[in-house]
Amino acid sequence: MPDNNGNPIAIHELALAYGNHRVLDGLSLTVPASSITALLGGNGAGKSTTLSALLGFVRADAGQIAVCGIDPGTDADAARRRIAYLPENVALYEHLSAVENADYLLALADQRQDRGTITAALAAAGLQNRAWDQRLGGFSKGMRQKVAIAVALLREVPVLLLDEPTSGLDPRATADFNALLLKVRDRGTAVLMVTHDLLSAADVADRIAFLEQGRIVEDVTATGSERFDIRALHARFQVGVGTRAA
Ligand SMILES: Nc1ncnc2c1ncn2[C@@H]1O[C@H](COP(=O)(O)OP(=O)(O)OP(=O)(O)O)[C@@H](O)[C@H]1O
Repeated sequence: MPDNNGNPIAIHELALAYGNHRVLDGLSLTVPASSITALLGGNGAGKSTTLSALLGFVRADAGQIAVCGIDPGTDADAARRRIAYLPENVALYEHLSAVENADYLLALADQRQDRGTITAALAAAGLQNRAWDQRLGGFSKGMRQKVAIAVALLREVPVLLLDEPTSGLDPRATADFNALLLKVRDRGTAVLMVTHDLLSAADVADRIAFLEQGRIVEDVTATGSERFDIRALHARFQVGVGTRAA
């Protein structure tokens, strides 16, 4: 079993290639419980691939990767049971209502809850009562994110993976989403968020890691009440984007 030092997400010297294209090359990253790490990097830097490796969709060529001590490369099902994953375009069922979506997705995860618990989670996620029994067909992206995060809340898993969660959300919906994310973190969840949204990352993350040429090249932590220096981060991010290999 990989050594994770108690960290729900532990990646050490990971290498991964698609054919001859080396995407991850010595990637090391840990995400402790009750914390949010934002993973930034240029297009093609390997951010989504990192999430795919944690979910066991792709296997590493070298290095170690662990979700709550489980190697997703050898036991993807066990790793996935500990993960809630929000892809960039949340896959929900258009013809089902918000409550029905939650009910169905929880049943698939073998974690059924009663209606009262589901509606309480939808309310906690900020979805208005009148939307609970409406079909998703007419929902905005922000409303869909709320349904998805409610399901993540209900699953009570130790790890939450997010791929570009705020892309396409307006500032108000982004602020709501970030507030919700802090609630999830404060319940003890380890959150890894892939994003291009530096402002949102700086608002919500405890740590911002920059991925470049397949490895973390810089890792900035917010200390105490000190938040991040957006200008410095922005300058750093521009340099990273300008020098990427992919
Ligand atoms: N299934 C695959 N087969 C082959 N190459 C792939 C596959 N998935 C991703 N890649 C390539 O691996 C590299 C990293 O892709 P990845 O999606 O992880 O980057 P990313 O950092 O998430 O980028 P973006 O910010 O554009 O979403 C890219 O060059 C991409 O084309």
